[in-house]
Amino acid sequence: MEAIIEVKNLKKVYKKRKTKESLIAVDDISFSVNRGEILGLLGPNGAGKSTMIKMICGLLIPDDGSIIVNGINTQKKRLDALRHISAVLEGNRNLYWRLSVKENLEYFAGNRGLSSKDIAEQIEGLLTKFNLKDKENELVNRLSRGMQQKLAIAVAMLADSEIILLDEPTLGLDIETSYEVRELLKSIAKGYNRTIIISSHDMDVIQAICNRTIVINYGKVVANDNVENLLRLFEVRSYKIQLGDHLTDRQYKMLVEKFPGLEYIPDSIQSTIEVDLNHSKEIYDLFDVLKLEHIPVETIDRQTVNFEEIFMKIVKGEKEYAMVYPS
Ligand SMILES: Nc1ncnc2c1ncn2[C@@H]1O[C@H](COP(=O)(O)OP(=O)(O)OP(=O)(O)O)[C@@H](O)[C@H]1O
Repeated sequence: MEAIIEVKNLKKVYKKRKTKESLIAVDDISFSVNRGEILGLLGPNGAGKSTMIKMICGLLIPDDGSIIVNGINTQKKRLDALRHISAVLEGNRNLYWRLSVKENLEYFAGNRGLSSKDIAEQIEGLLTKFNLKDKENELVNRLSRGMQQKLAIAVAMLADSEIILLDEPTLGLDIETSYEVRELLKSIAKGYNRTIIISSHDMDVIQAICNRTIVINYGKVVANDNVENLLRLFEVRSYKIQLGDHLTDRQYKMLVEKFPGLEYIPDSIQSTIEVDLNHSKEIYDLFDVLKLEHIPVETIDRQTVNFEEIFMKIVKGEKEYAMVYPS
């Protein structure tokens, strides 16, 4: 598949003005994005997602590395490269706050030199799709955050660029609006054939929309794979085993030594072991140990691990993760 964005060995260091301390926000990150792909940048607060997005859309200059957009190096031919990108950043800086919803859409559509009939049609389509028709004459600064966010995305759609960057598109939205924005993004992703990069720390958003996810922590890529693979990788190997007896201290220590990360939850009626195993065959090794120690096993559940738990495990470095995509 053809890469539309290639990020190579990207680095950004912030220097604190007062203390002159340096902070490496993006630390030697490389990845590529294929045409038509919806890529999620997932990471906890401060991981470096916004910095990454701002460098791709030309708002920040990298300290090292390169970004190639459609074959054009953004550092060498900035404007040529940026023509292919629309970005919706935090604070919706792509909107005019003293213009109405419709005026914003008209202004940005007007920039593209379309006929007025085409512009009117496109704007009507977007107002309906984004459920903003009854607010078309409202000034942007009077809209709710959710409506501003929807308008900001609609404006990005109007620009007709092949690449759309969205920084935390559902941040601070109530559950209902967040769901609406998520569904909108899903339909845009399917129906408009754009390449989209979404930064978020909302696992639901990433899981619902993205083909592939790059997990960033402390400025470094810690996983790069599709959501299904990440889920599968963990799903088959997480077990919850109910025991018909309690473990002695010796047995507990021995099990933890053999199966690092094993958790023992003693209870007055039934005790439970929870364990993530690196190879599915290890479950038989565990059964052998329990049998030798005469610890009865009552039930075994293969756990369904949700994406949030996986994310936390990756970020905490509990799971080594082999990168599937070469950087
Ligand atoms: N202008 C700046 N000056 C100094 N440090 C900064 C600046 N912008 C970001 N940082 C720091 O760089 C690191 C990465 O920040 P960034 O905003 O890229 O992370 P993020 O993953 O987008 O997190 P969040 O979801 O909280 O926005 C953080 O430690 C942040 O405090």
